[in-house]
Amino acid sequence: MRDSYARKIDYLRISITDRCNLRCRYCMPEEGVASVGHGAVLSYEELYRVARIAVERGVRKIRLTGGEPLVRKGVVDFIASLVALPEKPELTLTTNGVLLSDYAEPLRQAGLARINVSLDSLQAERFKQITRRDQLQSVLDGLRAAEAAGLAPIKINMVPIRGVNEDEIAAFARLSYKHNWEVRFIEFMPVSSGLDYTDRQLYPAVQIKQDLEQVAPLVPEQRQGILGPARIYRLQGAVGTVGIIHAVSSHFCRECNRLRLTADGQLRPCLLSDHEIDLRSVLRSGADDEKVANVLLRSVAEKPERHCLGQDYQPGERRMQGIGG
Ligand SMILES: Nc1nc2c(ncn2[C@@H]2O[C@H](COP(=O)(O)OP(=O)(O)OP(=O)(O)O)[C@@H](O)[C@H]2O)c(=O)[nH]1
Ligand SMILES: C[S@@+](CC[C@H](N)C(=O)[O-])C[C@H]1O[C@@H](n2cnc3c(N)ncnc32)[C@H](O)[C@@H]1O
Ligand code: SF4
Ligand code: SF4
Repeated sequence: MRDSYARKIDYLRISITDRCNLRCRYCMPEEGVASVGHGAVLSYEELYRVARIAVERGVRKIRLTGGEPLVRKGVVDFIASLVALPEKPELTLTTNGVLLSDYAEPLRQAGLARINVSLDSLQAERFKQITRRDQLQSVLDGLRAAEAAGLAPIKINMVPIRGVNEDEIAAFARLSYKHNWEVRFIEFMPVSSGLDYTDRQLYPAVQIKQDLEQVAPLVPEQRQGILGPARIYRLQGAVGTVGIIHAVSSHFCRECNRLRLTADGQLRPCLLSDHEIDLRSVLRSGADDEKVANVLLRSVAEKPERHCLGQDYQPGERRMQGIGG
């Protein structure tokens, strides 16, 4: 599938639930998050059908996300069903890691190859402050379990926020000396209303890079496969790598290769634009595969050239946990 700017779209991010067992302050408020009703969430049969049709039309990489994907019952069997698709898309998952010590081995058995784990502080008190839950140890146990299960590579997602946790960038980067992980730093996106942090707390990618250079010289790494948005480096002498995701500044929209499906069945051509296309009602109208594929193609055609953060963007209704990041 090609969009109007000749970009090849071969990466589908599926949010399988908007529910979450954490309440990260940069993602959602503690209270007042109306969860999508049960009937509005796409069933696994519906999600499988969309994935199958997308893969038949050229999607080569599928990521499950949320909310927290591991809180939805049946996720392991769903992954096994995607692994069995004849086209063998690359399959991966983004998780907060809280339930990973129980799930790492079953996920591996189901055929999941690799995993991304979000973690914003290595300090218990601070982790609790950011996520509003006292769960750092569960995440660390989950990471150990993921390593033991052979999920590889493990990628860590850390969002540095000014005045909150940016002083931990070096400590996170040093994890790459000990572990063969890709430790990525994501620019904070002030994208929805009601968050506890403001755009003044954005910690820009250039600053992140300078902090990393204080730890050791950065050697750029060649990237392979169907790319995510991270720029990858190796700290001299490290076994793992570090990455920077310029989510806001010097954006990577020119290389954008993705489409998103929200838990309630809306196709979202761009993370940072509130334009959505209702796939759920098409799926539930008895449409054949061709019609469903046409909706996918339409949302590819409607992808914007780039995001408009910093211009006329107004934080939208849908929060990150409803989109999946
Ligand atoms: N602005 C913007 N940010 C993105 C986009 N894709 C991912 N991000 C940000 O980068 C974070 C990390 O993405 P992940 O879910 O770990 O996946 P990934 O980096 O695409 O995938 P891999 O590197 O292949 O593992 C997301 O949660 C977002 O915050 C995008 O298309 N636009
Ligand atoms: C929405 S979460 C969903 C998956 C899972 N719950 C997790 O936290 O990994 C996906 C990613 O989005 C990132 N994210 C959420 N809100 C963000 C924001 N305002 N700016 C930058 N990244 C954000 C998180 O750090 C996480 O890595
Ligand atoms: S970032 Fe992930 S773990 Fe944190 S509240 Fe959002 S969905 Fe939940
Ligand atoms: S901001 Fe939108 S257009 Fe840019 S890379 Fe992300 S999803 Fe693609």
